[in-house]
Amino acid sequence: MTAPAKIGAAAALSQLQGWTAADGKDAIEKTFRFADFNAAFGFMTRVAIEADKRDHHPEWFNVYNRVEVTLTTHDCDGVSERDVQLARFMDAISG
Ligand SMILES: C[C@H](O)[C@H](O)[C@H]1CNC2=NC(N)=NC(=O)C2=N1
Repeated sequence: MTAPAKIGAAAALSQLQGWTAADGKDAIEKTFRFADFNAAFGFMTRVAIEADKRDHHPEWFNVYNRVEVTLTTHDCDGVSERDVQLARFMDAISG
């Protein structure tokens, strides 16, 4: 598979809401909060299945009802449309 084009965090953020640029690397971040651990882990499970189908995986950190997500594309060493698409999926199922 060819490497995706790097668009950079700024271009990605202009298409998304609630996401911010990471410090020190070309990546986008968002913290999702849920009612409890069950809801947070349900979100992570749905994202994990979709991410594996897309072969595009998040970096994330979970404590109880909070999920901190970082998206970047290793294949182009920065943010690509793949990150925008996965961010959109997360936003769509997080509400
Ligand atoms: C070999 C495999 O297809 C690649 O390493 C995939 C896997 N998951 C990935 N996930 C992310 N976030 N970026 C990638 O470039 C990436 N590449």
